[in-house]
Amino acid sequence: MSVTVEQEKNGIVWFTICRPEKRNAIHYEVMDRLQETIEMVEKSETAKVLVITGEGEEAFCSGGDLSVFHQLTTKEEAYSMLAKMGNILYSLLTLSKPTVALINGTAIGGGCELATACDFRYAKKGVRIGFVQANLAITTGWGGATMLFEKMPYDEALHLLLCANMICAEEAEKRGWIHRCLSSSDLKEECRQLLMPYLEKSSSVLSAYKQAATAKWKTKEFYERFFAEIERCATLWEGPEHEQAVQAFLTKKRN
Ligand SMILES: CC[C@H](C(=O)O)C(=O)SCCNC(=O)CCNC(=O)[C@H](O)C(C)(C)COP(=O)(O)OP(=O)(O)OC[C@H]1O[C@@H](n2cnc3c(N)ncnc32)[C@H](O)[C@@H]1OP(=O)(O)O
Repeated sequence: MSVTVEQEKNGIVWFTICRPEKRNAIHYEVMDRLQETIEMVEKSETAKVLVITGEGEEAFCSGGDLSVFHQLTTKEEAYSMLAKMGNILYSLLTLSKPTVALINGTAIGGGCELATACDFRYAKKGVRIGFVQANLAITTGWGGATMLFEKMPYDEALHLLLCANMICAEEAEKRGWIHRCLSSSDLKEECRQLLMPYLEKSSSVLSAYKQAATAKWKTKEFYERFFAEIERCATLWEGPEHEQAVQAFLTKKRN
């Protein structure tokens, strides 16, 4: 089982990626379950807030599953996968219920894009995050850059993408990507307490405010910008530098 989905009576839906042996990397099954969960939360009258997290203490999410996606070699093959997850993150971005990324461990690559699609990012103190795609000779490929430029100051967003380095949660908080650094040993409970003021409100009010917040992203212009990023990533994907970078990662793990 690669994910668990649990709804509490208080209205929180917990979506947990359960692939700790792969640092919670995302493959097609995780994508499909995430899409199903987003659709369920959207339609539900009892679901109030969607929280996405990872199993274990090592990683929130390590992005795309390189052991699977390295087999995609042409621009067309890459675009098909990137656009599939891009559509899922677009639906997460525009979901009419509040969303939270509970960053329980390392968030890297597409894992940072997944978290960026959420309204709020709460991170365990000391965890490391990195939009490392440039080190793989690609850009973000799931809409992450387009969303980052919407949610952070221009210069801070560009800095994170161009540096492509790993930073700690506290620095990410200073830069405005992380909203709260959590210190409790029980992250879920600390997250639950932070959400209480939202959970006390009716679903219809939560939905009405999220519709106001996301209206600017439900435009043809934004959607085209979002997928132009994905197209650019797919073009870079088939370049030799990307193939070499992925092989280096996979080979390193075998040695
Ligand atoms: C698809 C495009 C998408 C996008 O940007 O749009 C992307 O996300 S591209 C992928 C970007 N992600 C990465 O480059 C992360 C690669 N992983 C790492 O840098 C490290 O594994 C890290 C920092 C997440 C954790 O390091 P740590 O030392 O704690 O663990 P290991 O490296 O030993 O890894 C343990 C185990 O997990 C496997 N693993 C980790 N990440 C991935 C991944 N993204 N895809 C597939 N497998 C992954 C790693 O191979 C090890 O497996 P093992 O069988 O034990 O060798």
